[in-house]
Amino acid sequence: MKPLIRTEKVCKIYNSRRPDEFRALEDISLSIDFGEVVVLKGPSGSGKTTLLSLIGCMGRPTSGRIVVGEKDVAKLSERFLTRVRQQTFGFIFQQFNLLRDVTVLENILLPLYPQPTGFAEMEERGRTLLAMLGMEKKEKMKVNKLSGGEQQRVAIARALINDPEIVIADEPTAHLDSKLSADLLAILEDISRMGKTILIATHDPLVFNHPLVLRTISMRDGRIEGGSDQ
Ligand SMILES: Nc1ncnc2c1ncn2[C@@H]1O[C@H](COP(=O)(O)OP(=O)(O)OP(=O)(O)O)[C@@H](O)[C@H]1O
Repeated sequence: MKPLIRTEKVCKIYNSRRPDEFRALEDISLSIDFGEVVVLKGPSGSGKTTLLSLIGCMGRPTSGRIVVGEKDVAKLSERFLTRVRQQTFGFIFQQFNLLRDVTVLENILLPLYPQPTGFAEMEERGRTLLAMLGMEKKEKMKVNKLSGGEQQRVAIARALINDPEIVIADEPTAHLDSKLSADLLAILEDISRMGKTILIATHDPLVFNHPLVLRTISMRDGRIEGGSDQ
């Protein structure tokens, strides 16, 4: 079976041909299969977020190929890149990136706009996810009234609302104590059981030593340690 994600000799240069030019990724070649849970680890600045953002169609490589499913996403127009991002990926960020003055349910539905799906159906999907995360009683609360752990669950529900094939979590435990980190890992296990492919960037041993994680890729100075990871 073909891998779900393939990168071939991906390079990313920020501020190309300027005095502050910076080579953030060099020759990254890796492949990730359907349903894998993969951790990218490495020191701060090693390129983990940059690589996740390119795979997640939030930017384009300077050179190299990134294939997601059958699509060479580095070649897509901006419009199609956005569409692939919205349809294929769910993102969990370390800062939850929630809108604090709107309700839990409204936050969760945001990635669905603008889409032709009916509003009632969208709400139903949101409520199902909230129930899965034990948050069904909080749907009408404003996010700024929630605890950190509850906000995290809202962020996770938002990441899953479009039923993405791939979930990307960038330093998901960075601002959490060990109890909330363990809760997050239990939720990631559930997400993995749902058949999703999960990519996590982290420095946190709690994450990369967790039994859920069967594969760790180490990065340093924009490269995969030990060369490509094919
Ligand atoms: N938009 C940008 N312009 C210029 N340089 C950037 C930009 N984004 C990232 N960089 C640089 O690229 C390098 C890799 O950054 P990246 O965020 O990918 O690392 P990271 O491994 O995720 O780090 P951390 O663990 O601290 O989040 C860093 O040196 C960073 O300063």
